[in-house]
Amino acid sequence: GPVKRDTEYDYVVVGGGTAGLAIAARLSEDPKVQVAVIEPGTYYQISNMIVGEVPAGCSLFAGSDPADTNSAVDWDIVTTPQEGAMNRSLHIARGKCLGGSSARHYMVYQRGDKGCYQQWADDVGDQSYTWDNLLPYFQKSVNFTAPRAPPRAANATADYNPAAFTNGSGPLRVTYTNYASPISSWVQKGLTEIGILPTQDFNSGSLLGSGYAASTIDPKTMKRESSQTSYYEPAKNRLNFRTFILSKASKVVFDANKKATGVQLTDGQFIKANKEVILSAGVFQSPQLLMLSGIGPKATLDKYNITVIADRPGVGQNLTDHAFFAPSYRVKVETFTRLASDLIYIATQYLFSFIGSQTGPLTNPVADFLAFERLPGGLVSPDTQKLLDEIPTTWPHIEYTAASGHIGNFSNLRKDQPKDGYQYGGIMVALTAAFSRGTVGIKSASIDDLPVVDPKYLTHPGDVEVAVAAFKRARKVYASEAMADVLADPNEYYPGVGVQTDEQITEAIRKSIGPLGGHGSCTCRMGRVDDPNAVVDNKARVIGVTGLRVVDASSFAILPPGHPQATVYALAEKIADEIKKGN
Ligand SMILES: Cc1cc2nc3c(=O)[nH]c(=O)nc-3n(C[C@H](O)[C@H](O)[C@H](O)COP(=O)(O)OP(=O)(O)OC[C@H]3O[C@@H](n4cnc5c(N)ncnc54)[C@H](O)[C@@H]3O)c2cc1C
Repeated sequence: GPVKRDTEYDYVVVGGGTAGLAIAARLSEDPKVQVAVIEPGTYYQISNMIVGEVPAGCSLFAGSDPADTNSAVDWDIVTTPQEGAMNRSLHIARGKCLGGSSARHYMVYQRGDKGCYQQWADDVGDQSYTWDNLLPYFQKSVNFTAPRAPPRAANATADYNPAAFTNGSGPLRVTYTNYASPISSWVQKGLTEIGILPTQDFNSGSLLGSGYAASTIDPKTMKRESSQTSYYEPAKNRLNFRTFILSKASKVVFDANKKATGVQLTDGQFIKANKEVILSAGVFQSPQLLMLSGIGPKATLDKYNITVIADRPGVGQNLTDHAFFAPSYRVKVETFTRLASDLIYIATQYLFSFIGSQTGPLTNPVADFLAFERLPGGLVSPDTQKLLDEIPTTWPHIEYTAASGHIGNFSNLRKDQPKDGYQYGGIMVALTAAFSRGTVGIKSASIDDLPVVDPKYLTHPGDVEVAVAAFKRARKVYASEAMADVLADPNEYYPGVGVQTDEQITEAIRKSIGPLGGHGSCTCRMGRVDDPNAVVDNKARVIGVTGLRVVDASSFAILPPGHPQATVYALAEKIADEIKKGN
C-alpha cells in the first residue's frame, strides 16, 4: 500500500510545475507554515535523463505528432481534430515531473510588453498588474548573468539591459547560451531589410524589434534551469515543506460552507489543507480539476453527474495560445539538422564541448533569436485591420523566431530533418495577438481520463488573414539580399516555391500550423468578481468558493505576447506575497 504520510498542512499545492514549486517555495519561507506539494511525476533528471537537462534536448519529444512523446515525463495530451488545421489532432507537450513544463520548454526568458499588462490590470480592475507594478516580481524571481563573449562568437553579441534585472538575486538563473546559432545573425540582417530593426532586449517592457533571447540556463553548467532546480532545490529540505511525488490529485473537497478543506488523491488518501488549496496543475488540468470538483459550467457538470459547488461558465473557456508555422530553406551554415542526424557528432559534442567546456551547439535551446512586430498597414482587410489596431500599441501582432533547422509541420523535429546532406534553416512565425479562442472540457468525472483540449487554431477569419500576411513577410526575410550569401539553394524548401496564391498559402499554413510549445493560458481566467465568465479574482481566488486559488498559466487574464514563463513566475511571486500579507 501507499506510504503513510502526514496528512495535514496549511497550504496544499496541486502540481509541482512552474508556478506550483515557485509559490510553494515562497510560502514555506515562513517556518511556521506547513506546505505540501502534490506532483504525479518525478525528477526529470531521471525520467528524461540527459535530454531534460541539455538545452538542445528541448527539441525532442515535443512535436505535434502524438508519437513524438516521452510518456515518462509528458502528459501525452492530444487535441481534438483541428478544423483550422486540416483536421489534424496535435500533440501538445506538457511536463509531468517536478518542474512541470519548465522542465520541457525551450528556455526563452522574456517578459511581455507594457500594453499587455495594462490590459490585464484594466480587465481585472486592479492596477497592481501594470508593468511598473509587476516589475519587482519579475526581478525578484531571477538571478541574471550577463552573456559571455567568448565563448559566444564575436558576431553574435547579445545586447541586454542590466537594469531589467536590478535586485536580481532571485532563485531562477537567467543568462544567454554560450553558443549562438550561426543562422541567427543572418536572419537578423534579413529582418533589418524588411524593416524590423535590432532592439536592446525583451525584458524591459518593449518588444518591437529583433535580438537574442535570454534563457533559463545555469551559467556555470549550461544546463536547463527549471522551477525544480531554482525554487525547489534550496527549499526542499525545510522541515515545513513536503513534496509527494508520483501522487495525483483527483479532486478538491469542500465543506458545507463551500470552503476547500483539502485534496483527494487517486491512491485514496486525503490531504487536509487547514488554510488553502492552491491549484497549479497548468492550463489543461487546473480547469479539469475545478470541473471534477464541482466548479464549472453547470451543463457540463450535470452531464457527468458532478455535484455543482459553483456554476462558473468560464472554467475551461477562453483558451488562448500562440499557433505557429515556419517556412524553411537550405543554408550554408551548420544548424540543428546536423545534430539531429549525426549520432557520433552528438556524442563528441556532449562529452568534449558540453560537459568538457560548456560550449557548442548542445548548449543552445534551438531557437535563440526573436523578433516582434506590429503587422504593417494595408496587408489585411479593413475589418481585420480594425481589430489589430484595437490591440494596445506596444503589443506585437507577430513573433518571428530564427529556426536552426527544418520545422516542417512540427510533427517531429528530429525525424523530420531532411537527410540529404544539406543544412536547413527557417523562420518561425507565431500569432502573438491571435483572436481564436479554444476550450478545455472533460470526458468523464474521473481524473484518469485526460481533459478534452480544443485550441481552435485559425478558426477566427482575422487570424487567417494575419497568418497569410506574416507568412509573406517571413519569406521576404530569407529572400533578402542580406541572406543571399547564406542560402545553399535560392528556392524555398518548405512549403516550396509552388505555394504562391493566398489560397495556396492558407492551405500550406493549415497543413503545418501547430502549438508554439504550448503557450496555452487563460482557461481559469482572472477577472472582476462581477464578471460571470471570470474564474478567479485579482488575488487568484476562485470566485464562488473560499480557501481555493488557481495560480499558473490558466489564471492569466490575458496571454502576453511571446513566451509566458517569466509571467508565470511573476504571478506566483505576486500571489505568494498576497497570501503572506493575509490577502
Ligand atoms: C515544449 C514547450 C516549449 C515551451 N517553450 C517556452 C519557452 O521557451 N519560454 C517560455 O517562457 N515558455 C515556454 N513554454 C510555455 C511554458 O513552459 C508554460 O507556459 C509554463 O511552464 C506553464 O507553467 P504552469 O505552472 O502553468 O504549468 P506546468 O509547469 O505545466 O505545471 C503543471 C504541473 O501540474 C501537474 N499536474 C497535472 N495534473 C495534476 C494532478 N491531477 N494532480 C497533481 N498535479 C498535477 C503537472 O505534472 C505539472 O507538474 C513552452 C511549453 C512547452 C510545453
